[in-house]
Amino acid sequence: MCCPTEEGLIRGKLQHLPEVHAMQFNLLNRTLLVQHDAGAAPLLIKTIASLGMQATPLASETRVRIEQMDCPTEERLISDKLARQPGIEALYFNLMQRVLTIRHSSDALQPALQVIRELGFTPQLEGGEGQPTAAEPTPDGRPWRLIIAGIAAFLAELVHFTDTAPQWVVALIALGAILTGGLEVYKKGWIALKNFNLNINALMSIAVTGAVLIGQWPEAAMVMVLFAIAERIEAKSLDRARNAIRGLLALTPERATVRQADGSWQALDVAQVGIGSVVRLRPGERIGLDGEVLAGHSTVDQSPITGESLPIEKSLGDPLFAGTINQSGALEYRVSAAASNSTLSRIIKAVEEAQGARAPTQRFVDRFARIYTPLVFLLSLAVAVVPPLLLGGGWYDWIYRALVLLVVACPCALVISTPVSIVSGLAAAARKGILVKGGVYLENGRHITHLALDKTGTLTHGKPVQTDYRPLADAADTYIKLAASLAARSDHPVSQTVAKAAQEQGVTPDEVQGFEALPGRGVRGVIDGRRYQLGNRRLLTDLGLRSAEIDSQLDELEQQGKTVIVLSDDARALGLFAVADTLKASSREAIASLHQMGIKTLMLTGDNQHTAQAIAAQVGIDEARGDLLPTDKLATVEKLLEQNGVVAMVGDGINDAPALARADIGFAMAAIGTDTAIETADVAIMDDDLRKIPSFIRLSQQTATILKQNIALALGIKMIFLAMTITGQVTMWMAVFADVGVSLLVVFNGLRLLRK
Ligand SMILES: Nc1ncnc2c1ncn2[C@@H]1O[C@H](COP(=O)(O)OP(=O)(O)OP(=O)(O)O)[C@@H](O)[C@H]1O
Ligand SMILES: [Zn+2]
Repeated sequence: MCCPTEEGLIRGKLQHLPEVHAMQFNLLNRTLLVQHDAGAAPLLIKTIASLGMQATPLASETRVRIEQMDCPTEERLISDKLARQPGIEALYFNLMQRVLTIRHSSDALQPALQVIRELGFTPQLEGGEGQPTAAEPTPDGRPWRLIIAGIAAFLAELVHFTDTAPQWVVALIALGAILTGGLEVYKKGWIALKNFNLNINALMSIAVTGAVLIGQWPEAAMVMVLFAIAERIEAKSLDRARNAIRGLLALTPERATVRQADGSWQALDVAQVGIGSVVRLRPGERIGLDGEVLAGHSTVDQSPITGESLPIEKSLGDPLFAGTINQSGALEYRVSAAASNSTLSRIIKAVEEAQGARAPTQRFVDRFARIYTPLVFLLSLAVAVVPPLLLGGGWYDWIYRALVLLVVACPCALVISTPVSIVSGLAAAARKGILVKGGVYLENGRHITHLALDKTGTLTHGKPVQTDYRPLADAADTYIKLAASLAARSDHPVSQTVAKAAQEQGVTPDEVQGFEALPGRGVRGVIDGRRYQLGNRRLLTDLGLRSAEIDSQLDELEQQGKTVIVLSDDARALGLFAVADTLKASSREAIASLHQMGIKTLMLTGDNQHTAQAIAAQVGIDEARGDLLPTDKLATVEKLLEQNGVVAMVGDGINDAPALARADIGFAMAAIGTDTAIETADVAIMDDDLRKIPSFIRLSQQTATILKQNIALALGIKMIFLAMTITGQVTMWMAVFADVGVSLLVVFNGLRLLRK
C-alpha cells in the first residue's frame, strides 16, 4: 500500500464491514490503524488479501473488562504477571471503570486472557470502540451466604460468651461462618500469595487463619464476615462514583423517529440511525442524535451538556446535540453523527480516559502503599517473634498483636481515597459543562497564578457589527463595493462584518483576482486590474501609507474600543471601516471572581493596542497586550511560564492553539460545536460562559480539600491503630472496623464532590 488509490480501495471495502469502527491510513509507513471488534482481525486480513494486498498485523489494543478488579493491589497482581508475557506491549489500567486496555501483538491476546483467568479474574472482551454501555453494577451474588455467615458468626460469639456449649461447638459454628462468608477471600488471597502479592485478601486470610490457629474461633469468624460485608458496601458505593459519568449517557433516548424512503415516519433504535437520516422531534422530546435543523423553530435546553439552562434558539442550519431537550416547537433535523460518536459520547469517553490517567496525588499514594504494606507486614513478623524471644513476652499475646497488625497493614482506604475524589470531581465538572481531560488539571487548577485570555470570542461575543465608514479620498461611493469584494473572500470576523454591512446596503461584491490573506494584517487582491488592500494599521505601515491625518482618525475610533481596517490601493488610503464587538455580560463577573482568587489576568489579542486597552478597561482585566501575531501569543505565554507561575490560557482554539497547548492548562471556550476543542484542550468549556473558569478553580480547590482530608483520615487513623496495636490496646475486631470504616468514610467524603 503506497498510493492513495490503494487507500481508497481498502477504505471502500472495509468501511462496509460492521466489525470496523474507524480507520486511519498512514501511507508513508504503510500502516493502517483499524478500530475493530475483538476477534475481527483475521477477517480484516482476509478482506485485504482479497484486494491483492498482504496485511501483516502489528499490534492491536483490546479493552478487557474485569469485574473483580477494583483495587490497586489487584492491578499490581495482574500487571506483574502480564507484563512478562511475550507479545504484550503495554497495559493501561482504569480501576474506576474496571477496564484494562492491553496493547498486544495479534496472537498474544488469548494467552493474556488465560493468564488473567489463572489469577482468578473473569476477563470480558469489550465490543470494540462502539457506544459505551452503562457500567453494570457490582453483581449482587450470594447475599444469603453473607447473611448465613453473619448469623453463624454471631452465634459462635454468643455461645462462646455465655459458655453454654463446649469449645468444639463454638469452633464448628465459627468454621461454618468463615467458610460460607470467606471462601472468596481465601481463594483470592491464595492466588495473591502464590504470586508474592500482599493484597487485602491475602492479609485477611493470614490474619483469620492465624486467629484460628491461636484458638480465637469466634473472633476469626466475626472478622471474616465483617470484612466480607464491608467489601460489599465499599464496592457498591464505588459504583456510584463510577456511574456518575455514565449516567450522563442515560440522557439520550433509545429511539428516534426517522423518515423512511416512502416518506413515512418510524421509531428506530438510535444505534441504527445512519448519518444523513432525517429525524422528527416533538415538543418536549429529548434529542437522540447530533444533527442540523432542517425545518421548524424551537428552543433547546442544552444544560445536560453545557450546564447552562438558558434555552437556545434553534432554526434552519443550527446544530442539535444528542442528550439535550427540545422545548416548545417541533423540529426536523438531519443526523450528522452516529449515536456512538455524538458530542455527548465523546465527552463521556474523554472523561473516562481522564480517569485512567493518574493525578499526581494518586501516584504518590500508590507509591506509598507499595512500601507501606510490606513494611507493616515485616513489622508484624517482628512483633510476633522479637518480644517473646528477647523481652520475655508471652507468645500468644504477641502473635495476636501481630495478626491485628496485618489487618492494619491494608492500604485500601488510603489507596482508594484519591481516585474516588478525583472521579467525583471530574463527574461534577462534566455536569456543569466543564470537560476536564485529566485529574492533573483538576488537581492543579487551584494553583493557577496567571490567566491569559484571548479577546475575540472569549471576552466578546465574536459577532462584531460595523459602526463607522469614513471615506478618506473622493469617489467615495465605490469604496464600499471594493472593500466588500475583498472582505467577502475572507472568513476573518472583521472582514465578515464589513462584507455583511455592505450586503445589507444592497452592494454586490466584484470578482477578485489573486486574493491573498495576510495573517495578522488583512487581505489583498486585484479588482478590475488594480491592486487593493484591506487591513489594519500594521498593513498600512508596511505599505508606507500612514499619515498624521489617518493616525488621528484611527486613534480616535480605536480608543472607543473599535477595530478599524483601512481600504487602500498602492498609492493611498481610500476609506476606513470600524467594527465593534460587544462584551459578554458574564465576562466582567468572571474576571472579578478571578481577581478575588488572586489570579492575574492578561488579555492577548491580534487586535491593536488601543482597542485592546479599551476592552480590557471595560471588563476590568489587569493588562492588555495588543498587536500580537499568533507566534507572539505563544512567546508571551512562554515568558510567563519562565516566571514560575502556573499559567493558564483561554481561547477559542482557532488562532491561539499553540499558546493553548503550551500553557500549563489550556481552556477552550464554546467547545460544544467544535470537535477539535474537545479533543485538544486540557479543559473544554462547553458553552461560551467565562464564569466556568472560576467555577472550575473552585471545584479544583474543593477537590484538593477533600483529597487532603481523605489522605489525612486514612493515614492518621492507620498510624493511631499501628501504635495502639503494638501497645496491645486493639483487638482484631476493632482493626477491621477501623480499616473498613475509614475506607467507607473516604469513599463517602469523595462522593460529596458529586453534589458540588
Ligand atoms: N482577513 C482579515 N480581514 C480584515 N482584517 C484582518 C484580517 N486579518 C487580520 N486582520 C486585522 O488584523 C488584526 C489582527 O488579526 P488576528 O487574526 O491576528 O487577531 P484577531 O483574531 O482579530 O484577534 P484575537 O487575537 O483577539 O482573536 C485584526 O484585528 C484585523 O484588524
Ligand atoms: Zn482495607
